[in-house]
Amino acid sequence: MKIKGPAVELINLSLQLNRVILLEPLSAHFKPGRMHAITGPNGAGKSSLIKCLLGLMPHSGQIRRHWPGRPGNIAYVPQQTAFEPSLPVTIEEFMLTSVTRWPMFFKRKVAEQQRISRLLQRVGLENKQHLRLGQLSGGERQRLLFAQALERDSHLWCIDEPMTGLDQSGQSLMTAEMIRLRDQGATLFVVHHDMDWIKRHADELWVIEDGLKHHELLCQPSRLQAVESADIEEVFA
Ligand SMILES: Nc1ncnc2c1ncn2[C@@H]1O[C@H](COP(=O)(O)OP(=O)(O)OP(=O)(O)O)[C@@H](O)[C@H]1O
Repeated sequence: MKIKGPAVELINLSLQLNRVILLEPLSAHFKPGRMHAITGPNGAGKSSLIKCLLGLMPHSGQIRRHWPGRPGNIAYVPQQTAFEPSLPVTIEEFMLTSVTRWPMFFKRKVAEQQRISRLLQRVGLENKQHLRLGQLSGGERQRLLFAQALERDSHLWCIDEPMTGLDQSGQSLMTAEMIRLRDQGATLFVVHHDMDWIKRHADELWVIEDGLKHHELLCQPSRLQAVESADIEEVFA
């Protein structure tokens, strides 16, 4: 397997907003090409950690990303987002804003429409493209945000509670997509509360509670071997 995602290093990362401590200082080294599950109690700072990794929150300490070559794209699937219900934008138009830089009222190219259809198919929204954003259910919103993130061929993924509101088929689809991304060499951070899911699918478990409390290697020996034998030295070149 060729590793495409970065290793991520945290050095005394901490976060304080309005005198509230959101993250106690933590240091960690996240290996590349793995699915890192982040768990911990409500309010422990998991989403805040993800936002720091993305550069969306000011923090103390350092975050270093070691890419295997030129830095690639970064995908973010946020925790449940509500769309303004009166917004006159359909799923297809929303996706169009990702696949083209042209204004929405320009004529769509067939290739763009096909690309959008393929992405929506991957998350099971192929028959919903004419629905307005405000008409979507919670699970459909979650699927749409994932489809939008898939568009950029990213190799670093930050996914915050991806299963919220998803039915069984949605959960299977998302799980398959995350495993596919990991197997193609991406580095994934997945905030999740479901320990059964984490033990079945994640490679490493990180528990956050008053700082980094616990770390455990989970991946199966065969997979671990595949990851270890990959060209990791390239990552730090
Ligand atoms: N802008 C802010 N100002 C002050 N406190 C904040 C701010 N944003 C978040 N917090 C607080 O920081 C703490 C960590 O929030 P965060 O959303 O990172 O937790 P979490 O571990 O993701 O929780 P959950 O499992 O409930 O999603 C919470 O107590 C929250 O209330």
